[in-house]
Formats: sequence, structure tokens, C-alpha cells
Amino acid sequence: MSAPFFDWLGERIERVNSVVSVGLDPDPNRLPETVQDADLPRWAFNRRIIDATHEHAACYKPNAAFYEDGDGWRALRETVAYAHGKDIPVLLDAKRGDIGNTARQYAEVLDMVDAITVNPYLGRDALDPFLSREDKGIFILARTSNTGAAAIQDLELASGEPLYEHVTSLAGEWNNHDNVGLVVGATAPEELEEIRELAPELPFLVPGVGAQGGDEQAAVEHGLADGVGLVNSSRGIIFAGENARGNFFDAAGQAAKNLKHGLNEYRSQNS
Ligand SMILES: O=c1ccn([C@@H]2O[C@H](COP(=O)(O)O)[C@@H](O)[C@H]2O)c(=O)[nH]1
Repeated sequence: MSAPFFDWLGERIERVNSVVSVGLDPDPNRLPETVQDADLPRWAFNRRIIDATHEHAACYKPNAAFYEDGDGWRALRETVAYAHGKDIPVLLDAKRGDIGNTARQYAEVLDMVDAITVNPYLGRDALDPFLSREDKGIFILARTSNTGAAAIQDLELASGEPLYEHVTSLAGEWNNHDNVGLVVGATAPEELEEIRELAPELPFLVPGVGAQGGDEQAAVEHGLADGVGLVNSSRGIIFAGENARGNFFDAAGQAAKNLKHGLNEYRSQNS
């Protein structure tokens, strides 16, 4: 028995035969002219991206950084409601984690979205308001995809284990409601494999394929637990139309489809 979020995600993955998470990071400087005059350009953009990609999307992953202003939150609300109207879960990439009363306030956003990313570095109490939401998916940062991640997350502790392994063990201890997943970047395939060995049952969110050049095969081989997990691409999908001929949004749909097919090749090898 897993948390309702992971049950829903598992059903969605099966229905669309896809583990693609489409990242909704509507950089205002890169939005096409066709949406720039809309009342809420980010929402107009996301709606068209969802229309173009939903057949290939297991999940949508808006990053909070692109919505943290008044209109941004309105755009996010509309986006989430639209994805839900298509029965698609939404994972907010917010990397939250703070002292108790602040964390409780941050966790309120889980009334709107279905899952969230959280930062483990303030410890268990900072995550309790999230972890206690049994119906939601809580993805703990274990080994991130950015180039500077190794300098901190690969640090060897006195026990001899790297920090990301310790975080992985803690995530297992904190998983009292079967609602925990891990964030592990596709740009660190060896760490991805090690973390999978340590946490065989946790679903991963694997960012870093596409624009960051991460390893798609490793993302599939190690990112899924019993077939459930997500491989995210944001810019590689939503801005695929920037350099393509033809319709901007059709190109996003095609990019999502291509990623789905590419990942499914590896899924079929691993099944
Ligand atoms: O380790 C991490 C954790 C989160 N992210 C986020 O995922 C997307 C990736 O965007 P791309 O355009 O596909 O590179 C973005 O929202 C990141 O903040 C990550 O990249 N790595």
C-alpha cells in the first residue's frame, strides 16, 4: 500500500505508458509572442503546453521559482486546476524546508498540489508538516543534478558514507506513511545507481535529462521502483519550439513524445 499520490501516479504512468514529467518553468524572457499579451501570460503558455503534451505526461512539475509573485500564483492555480481537469498529478518543485512554524506555512501549498520537493538539510522537524500529509508525495533532495552538488552532497561523513547516502537512509526512516520519494539527478548516474541500491522501494524524481545533458538510460534503470518514478525535462520540452520551424507548441508536444519513446526503450529493456 502506498500513499494516494503514488497510487495515482502509478495509474497515470500505466494509462499513458510514460514516466515523463513535463517541467513547467515559464521563463518570462522566453515566452512566445502569441501568449505575451494574455491576461496571465504564464497561464496562457502553460495551458497550451499542457494541451500539446498531456498525452505523454505522467505528471507536470512547475518550479515555484517561476511563480513567486502575485500573478504568478494565479497562473499556477489555473495551471494546476487545468492539469487536474485532465486527471494529471502536479508536483511542485519548491525545495522547501524551514523551522517549524515557517514549514507549517509552506506546507499549506499541499492543499493545491499533489506532491512537493523538500530540502532535508534542516532535519526532520523541518519536514514534519510535509511528511505528515499522508495523501501527498514528498520528494526529498538526495543528490541534485547541478554541477556544484558534489562539493556538498558527496562529502564523506565520519562514518565513511557520503552525505547523499546518509540522506537516503534518513528518508527511509522518515517514510512512515509510504509517501516519500527522492530527487536524484540524471547527471550523476553512479550516485543514482548507489542510491537505488540503498532505497530499492522509493520512487525517484530524476531531473537533469534534456537541457542538462543527463543520462536517460540511468534515469530509467535506477529511477523507477516497481515501475513508478518520474524523469523530468523542462526547457527541453517547453522551449523545443524556439528553434523549430512550424508551431511552437506542436514542437513541445513532439519533444515530450520523443522523450517518452526514448525512455520507453529503456523501460522495455528493464521489464
Ligand atoms: O537536482 C535537481 C532538482 C531540481 N531540478 C529542477 O528540475 C528542472 C530541470 O529543468 P531543465 O530545464 O530540464 O534543466 C528545473 O525546474 C530545476 O530547478 C533540477 O534541475 N535538478
